[in-house]
Amino acid sequence: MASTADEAELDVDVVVLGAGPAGENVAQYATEDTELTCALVEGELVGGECSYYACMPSKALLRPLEIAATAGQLGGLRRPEVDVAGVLARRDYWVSRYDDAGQIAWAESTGLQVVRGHGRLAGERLVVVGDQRLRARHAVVIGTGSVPVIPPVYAQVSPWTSRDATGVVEIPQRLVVVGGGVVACEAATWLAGLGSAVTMLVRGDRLLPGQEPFAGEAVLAALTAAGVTVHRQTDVQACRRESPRETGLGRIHGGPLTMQTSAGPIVADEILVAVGRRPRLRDLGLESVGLTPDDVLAGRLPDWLSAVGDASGEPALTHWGKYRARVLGEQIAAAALGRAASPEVEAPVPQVIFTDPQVAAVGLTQESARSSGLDIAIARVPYASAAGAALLRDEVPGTAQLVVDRASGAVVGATFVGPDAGELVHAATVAIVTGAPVRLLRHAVPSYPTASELWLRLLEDLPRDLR
Ligand SMILES: Cc1cc2nc3c(=O)[nH]c(=O)nc-3n(C[C@H](O)[C@H](O)[C@H](O)COP(=O)(O)OP(=O)(O)OC[C@H]3O[C@@H](n4cnc5c(N)ncnc54)[C@H](O)[C@@H]3O)c2cc1C
Ligand SMILES: NC(=O)c1ccc[n+]([C@@H]2O[C@H](COP(=O)([O-])OP(=O)(O)OC[C@H]3O[C@@H](n4cnc5c(N)ncnc54)[C@H](O)[C@@H]3O)[C@@H](O)[C@H]2O)c1
Repeated sequence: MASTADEAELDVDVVVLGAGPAGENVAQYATEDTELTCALVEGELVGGECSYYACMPSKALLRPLEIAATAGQLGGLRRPEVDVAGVLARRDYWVSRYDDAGQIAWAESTGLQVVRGHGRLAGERLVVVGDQRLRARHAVVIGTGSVPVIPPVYAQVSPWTSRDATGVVEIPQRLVVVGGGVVACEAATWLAGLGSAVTMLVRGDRLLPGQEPFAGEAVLAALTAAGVTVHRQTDVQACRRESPRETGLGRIHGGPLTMQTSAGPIVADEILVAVGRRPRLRDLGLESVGLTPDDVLAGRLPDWLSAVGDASGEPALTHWGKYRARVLGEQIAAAALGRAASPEVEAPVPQVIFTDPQVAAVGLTQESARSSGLDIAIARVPYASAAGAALLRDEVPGTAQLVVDRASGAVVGATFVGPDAGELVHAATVAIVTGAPVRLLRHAVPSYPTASELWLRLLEDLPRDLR
C-alpha cells in the first residue's frame, strides 16, 4: 500500500525528482509488476506543468474555439457565439481547479510514495527534501521539467508567461505576444478567439521555424485572417510598464506597457513572452556530486543518475518525455533485478501544433533529410485533394507532404497542415517506425470518404519507380 511519505529517513529503490508526465511514467515503469519501491518528489502539483499549466489547459481552451470556427465554415450552420466565461470554466474543469488529488490517488494506486517539497541531491544516491533524507538503493532520476526563458529586456515588467496565458482570467484588451514558436502561435490563437486584439512580434521571418515553411505560412495566413497583427523580423529594444506587480495567475500584471520596437512604438495592456524554455536544472544540488547542468544535458552522468523529459534537453513534448520515461523505467527495473532490458529503437518524434489549421509532423523535414545526406523524393498535395478532407469544412486550407528515402523506399518524414491534421500523423509515425516501403503502403486502404485518403493522393504524387 502506497503512502504520502513523511518519514525523516526513507530508503527506497528509486527516487524521482519531479512528478510531471515524465517523472510519473519513469516511476511507474521502474516499479510495476516488481517489489521495487519508488519515492516521487514534487515541489508543486503532481501531474506537472503539462496537466495544470501547459498541454491540458491550452487544448481545453482551443477546442471550443476550433469547433466555433468550423461551425462558421459549414453551410447550414451559423458561427456560434463564444461564451468566454464558459470556455474558461471548461479550462478550470480540465485542470481540476489546480488540485492534484486525482493524480495523488493514481500514484497511490500504483504503489508510489509521494513526497511533497523541493528535492535536491546531497550526495551519491541521496536526495533531501526539507528535513527528509531519501536514499535510493538503485537510481535517482531528474524529471524536473523546464522553465520559460525571459530575456533581460522584459525582466522588469512582470510579463505573462505561458502559465498566465493558459490560466487566463482577465482577457487583455491589447495583447503583445513575443515569439513565433509553438507557444506563441497557439496562445495567439486562443487569446484572439477569446477577444484580445493580438500583436505578435516575431524575430525571424517566419512562424514555427522548426516546421516545413508551408506550415508557418498557413498559420500566418490564418492568424492574420483572425485579426492578429504579425510583425516579422522585429526586435524589441525597450519595454516599460506602469507599476508592474504580481496580481496572480492569468490576471493583468500592472498598468499599460510601452515598447520601442523595430516596427515602431507599441502600447499594450499585457505582454506574453514565449521565446522558448530551458531545462530546470538549477538549485538541484548537482554540485554535491561534482556535476553541472551541462553534464546533465550532455549525458555525462554516473550510472545511478539519469534525466528524462524536458529536464534532459530532449524534445520538450509530453508524449516524447513519457516515451523516454517508459524506456528508462524499464531499464532501471532491469538493472535492479538483473534482467535484460529491451533493445532501444531509433524512434521519430511526432508533434501536433493545435493552431487552426493544425500542424502535425513527424520525422524529418525536407531540409533536415537533405542535410543528413539522404537522397529523397517529395510528395506534396493540397489538403483538400481528398474528398474526406475537403468535406471537413467548406473552405479547407493546407497541405500534406511525405518525405521518402529513395534508397529504402520508406517514409522518413511527414507533415499535415489542415483541419484535424493531428489525427493523420500517427499513421505516418507507424510507417516510419516499421520502415515499410511506400510500395507496400499502397495496400493499406483508407476508408472513403475520410481525410486518410490523403495517403492515396500522396502515394500517387510520388515518382512511379518508388510506388
Ligand atoms: C503552453 C504549453 C503548451 C504545451 N502543449 C503541449 C502539447 O499540446 N503537447 C505536448 O506534447 N507538449 C506540450 N507542451 C510541452 C509539455 O508541457 C512538456 O514537454 C511536459 O510538461 C514535460 O514534462 P516533464 O515531466 O518533463 O516536466 P513538467 O511537466 O514540467 O514537470 C516537472 C515537475 O517537476 C517539478 N519539480 C521541478 N523541480 C523540482 C524539484 N527540485 N523538486 C521537486 N519537484 C520539482 C515541477 O514542479 C513539475 O511539477 C506544452 C508546453 C507549454 C508551455
Ligand atoms: N502542441 C505542442 O506540441 C506544444 C505546445 C506548446 C509548447 N510546446 C513545446 O514547448 C516548448 C517551448 O515552446 P516555445 O514556443 O516557448 O519555444 P519554441 O522554441 O518553439 O519557440 C521560441 C521562438 O521564440 C523565438 N525567440 C527566441 N528568442 C527570442 C527573443 N529574444 N526575442 C524574440 N523571439 C525569440 C525563436 O526564434 C522561436 O521562434 C517547445 O519545445 C514546444 O515544442 C509544444
